[in-house]
Amino acid sequence: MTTQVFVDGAAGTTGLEIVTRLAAHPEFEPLVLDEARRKDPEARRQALNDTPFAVLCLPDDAARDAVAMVDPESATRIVDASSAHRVADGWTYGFPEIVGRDAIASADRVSNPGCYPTGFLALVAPLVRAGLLPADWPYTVNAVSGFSGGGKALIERFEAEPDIAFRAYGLSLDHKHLPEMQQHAGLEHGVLFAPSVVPAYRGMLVEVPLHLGAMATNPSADALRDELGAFYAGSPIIAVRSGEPPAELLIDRDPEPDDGLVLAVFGNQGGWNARLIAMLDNLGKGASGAAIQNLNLMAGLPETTSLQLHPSH
Ligand SMILES: NC(=O)C1=CN([C@@H]2O[C@H](COP(=O)(O)OP(=O)(O)OC[C@H]3O[C@@H](n4cnc5c(N)ncnc54)[C@H](OP(=O)(O)O)[C@@H]3O)[C@@H](O)[C@H]2O)C=CC1
Ligand SMILES: CC(=O)N[C@@H](CCC(=O)OP(=O)(O)O)C(=O)O
Repeated sequence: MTTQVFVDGAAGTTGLEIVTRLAAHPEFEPLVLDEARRKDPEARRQALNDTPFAVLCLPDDAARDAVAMVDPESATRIVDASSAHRVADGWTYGFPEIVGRDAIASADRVSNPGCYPTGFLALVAPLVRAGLLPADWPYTVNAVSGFSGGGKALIERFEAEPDIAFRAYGLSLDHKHLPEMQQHAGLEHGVLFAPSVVPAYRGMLVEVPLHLGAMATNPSADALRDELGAFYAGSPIIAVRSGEPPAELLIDRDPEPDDGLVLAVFGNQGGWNARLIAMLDNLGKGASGAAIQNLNLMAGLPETTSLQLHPSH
């Protein structure tokens, strides 16, 4: 007997990838409304209340509306892929490696992290928690994403405007990811976030450049890497890179889906500077893979079931 998971927003970029993973899942079965009913409030209300699990792959307002449609006595457990509930009371932040797998397993309302915050928090949260990086530091995040990170609208735009080679945005410095980065890393100040998009379908590099020598904690790059390695030891999903730095890090134009996350710490010889870099698929650990990981934990299953993990992880 398989367990049904209602995918609300299944025709969208994240929704489609979740349906693919659920269709290959031995324990879950995706429930999808047909084209005529996928935005019909009554059809959605019924599916949201009568299905053991629901994943919301919707814009923020539609996700809030969906949650409001769930009767208080309904047993439906929700994973929300939107940014509507990432710092909201009553919701568990769906980053198992950081909040703890037990917290996800017992939660009824789980909010998936944003794709950029997944990279940032994977790098910074364990190091702040360990006291190696200061909580009161003014952190900067430079990030590059594939265009599927902006959903159907940005995919259509990049397909219609092939001349765009690079797009910097977030220039009003009020990106919706700022609150979750600050709160879940335990920081005193908001981060300075500089996101951008390149003409690749998926994939992202999220970088935190650090002036280690100016910090009171004055950690070495090796100490940061060792701490991350210990923190994620045994994770089948998150890997910490070791060895000599490569000459370059590349984002392919159209890579395979990948639910893993690779972290790297590069430091200079004098020990003053470091570059912390996370590499992930915005639609994998950045969205759909994280949703499946959370569903697995909520259902008491191995967290990697039906994840699309490549040999390097
Ligand atoms: N893309 C990514 O890399 C990531 C996305 N997310 C988040 O996941 C959510 C979905 O994003 P994404 O898949 O990229 O976006 P898309 O725009 O690709 O998909 C959203 C889907 O929701 C549908 N929809 C909108 N309003 C309603 C409604 N009222 N009822 C039912 N369906 C509705 C849309 O319909 P229609 O097809 O008609 O437009 C569309 O199919 C967003 O909150 C996004 O921020 C999170 C992490 C990463
Ligand atoms: C390239 C691009 O546009 N990316 C999206 C973030 C994608 C993501 O993390 O999803 P959430 O919006 O649910 O947080 C943005 O910057 O708004």
